[in-house]
Amino acid sequence: MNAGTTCVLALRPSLSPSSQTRLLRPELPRQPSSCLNPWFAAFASTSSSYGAIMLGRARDRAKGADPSNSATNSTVNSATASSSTKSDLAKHRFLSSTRSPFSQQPDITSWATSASQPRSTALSATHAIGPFKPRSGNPPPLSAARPSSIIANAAGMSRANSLVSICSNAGSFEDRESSLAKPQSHRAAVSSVFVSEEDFSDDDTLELDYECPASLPPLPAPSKSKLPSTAQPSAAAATTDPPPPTSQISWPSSPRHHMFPPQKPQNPQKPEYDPSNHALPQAKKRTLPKTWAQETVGANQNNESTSAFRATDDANSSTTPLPNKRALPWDTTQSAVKERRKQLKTQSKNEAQPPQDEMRAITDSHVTQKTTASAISLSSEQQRVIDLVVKEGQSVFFTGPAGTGKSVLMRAIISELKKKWARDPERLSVTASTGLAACNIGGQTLHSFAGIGLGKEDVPTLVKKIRRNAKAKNRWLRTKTLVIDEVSMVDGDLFDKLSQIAREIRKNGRAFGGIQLIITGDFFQLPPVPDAGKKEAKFAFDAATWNTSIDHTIGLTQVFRQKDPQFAGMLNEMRLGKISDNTVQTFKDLARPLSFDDVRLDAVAPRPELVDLLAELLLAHARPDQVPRDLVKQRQGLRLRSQQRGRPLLLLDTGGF
Ligand SMILES: Nc1ncnc2c1ncn2[C@@H]1O[C@H](COP(=O)(O)OP(=O)(O)OP(=O)(O)O)[C@@H](O)[C@H]1O
Repeated sequence: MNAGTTCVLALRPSLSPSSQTRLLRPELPRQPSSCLNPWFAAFASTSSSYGAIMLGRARDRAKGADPSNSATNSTVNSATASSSTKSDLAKHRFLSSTRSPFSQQPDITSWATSASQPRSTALSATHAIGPFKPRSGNPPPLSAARPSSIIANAAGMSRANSLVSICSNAGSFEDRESSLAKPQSHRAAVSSVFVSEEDFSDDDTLELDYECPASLPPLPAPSKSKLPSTAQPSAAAATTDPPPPTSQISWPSSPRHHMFPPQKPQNPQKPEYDPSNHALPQAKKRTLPKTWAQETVGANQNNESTSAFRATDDANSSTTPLPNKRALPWDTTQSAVKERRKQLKTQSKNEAQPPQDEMRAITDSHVTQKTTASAISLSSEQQRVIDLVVKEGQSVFFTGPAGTGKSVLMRAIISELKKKWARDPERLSVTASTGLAACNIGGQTLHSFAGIGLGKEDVPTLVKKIRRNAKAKNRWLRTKTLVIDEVSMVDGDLFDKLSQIAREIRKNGRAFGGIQLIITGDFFQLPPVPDAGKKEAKFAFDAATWNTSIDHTIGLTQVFRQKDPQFAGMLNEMRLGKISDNTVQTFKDLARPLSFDDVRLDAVAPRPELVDLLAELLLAHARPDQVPRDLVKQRQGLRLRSQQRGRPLLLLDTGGF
């Protein structure tokens, strides 16, 4: 941009942007000098030398304060200064390293004093606005600084004041030397920017001599990581000086904030949050297996969505691979034979072992049938036990003689507790000392529940063993109520171990780690099996933690199995080992002579081989007339095994007692 264009724009601050753009265009037609603003003409005719002087002042301000300003001011006050004085002044004005074009152009005075010439007037008018700007150091009085013609032109003052700030900009004259150093270029510049107000009367019919591009060139895609925040453009515009309004903007112009370099975030490690940069990744589309997709789509979706779904499915190709081709019967390759063997093995395994759920259902039905078939109404003492266990959550041990309904009561308790923990069945664990007793109530052995194997190790070892077993550990952690049936066969030491294990696994110092215990059994019945080398076993009630583990001990007294109370009493005395004389006499009165003709011997043995052994023994030691005829028949097919000889056999005389 040259100085001439700057001057023109400064004189017409109210021009529309389109007009300003046109002012910058050197090919615009120039108007006659008669159209010149009279304010310009009056000022130019009066102080033609002001242009050179104030141009130098403006440059001086751009270069910095100059002590020769005082001399300059004095020169300005003399509007009719001689040319020699102006030459000296010019020398003073451009003492800096930058050579003034006027110092090299002695005829600047004559050039400037041709005020009648419209071109120079325009330039002089531009320079003449310099005196209206008060100097920062020593503002001269307006009356002394201005020529009378300027003072008289009051209408132009306000306009000039607004222009001072623009012309006083140090950068406004930076390129003056390059443009004015050559007189020809200077004249061309002046002529190119000489316009009058009437130049813009035809703005509406103006035809621009450029062609609007069909499409804008694509803007460079801004890097996402360097995108400023939404508030940045405005902040940048407020803090950074925008380019001079008279700067020529290339077409097509970019947005304003594109003229500034992109501002980097404060902390490059933590860029400002931009939602556009943190958009969630597109969710991966889930697809069903092909067979599922076909069924689902065929049933529920229309044809259009079906094709789309299948297309997606095929594209993703995340289907399950098809099974291997089935081996044909005549395929005798090694792999085919191996495959057939595998299939047969799997088939036979499935047939031999019923599913776990099926087994559980059979057991449960067995237990339910036992409970419901008899249509038993619990006695008051039995109901009391149920209330303590189910409603109050107490740890209970209930016992009683044979036939008092311990097993019946236990099944009723389990049924109620299953209802209580219906939403979390793992809270209830049903166990028994033996497998047979456990099957009777639909549970598992106590050892199996605890995950301790035989449970012969010490407690720390058993705890480690349990912690390695996730299922066993989970059982200990999840169980809230533990049922133990047939407790008479539980070893006392084992009971203490279990209590300590529960405290450590559950990290609860209470007995059994706070687990509610429901224990039943009759200690007058089968005792625990003693360890090898020990003569006697330790009962559970002898355990150190027994009393602290049990809140209530209840003895059932009502016998339901025997209807004869005398016979029930006799059995109870035998249970306690304190048989009265009357009981002994009553048993003796039942004695009668036995007739072998009425005797039918049965062998109770777990294996048929033992029945054969029984028959062999009978044939060997019994009288021939006492040997059953059936055994004689069986003897012919006996295949006795030597290893089974001498084993104890139990002979029952079903015809007696
Ligand atoms: N409340 C009851 N009302 C009627 N009959 C009952 C009741 N409780 C138990 N019985 C019956 O008493 C019999 C014996 O019951 P159960 O087997 O439960 O006694 P038990 O104490 O477990 O005997 P054992 O100690 O010998 O195992 C069963 O035939 C059962 O039906």
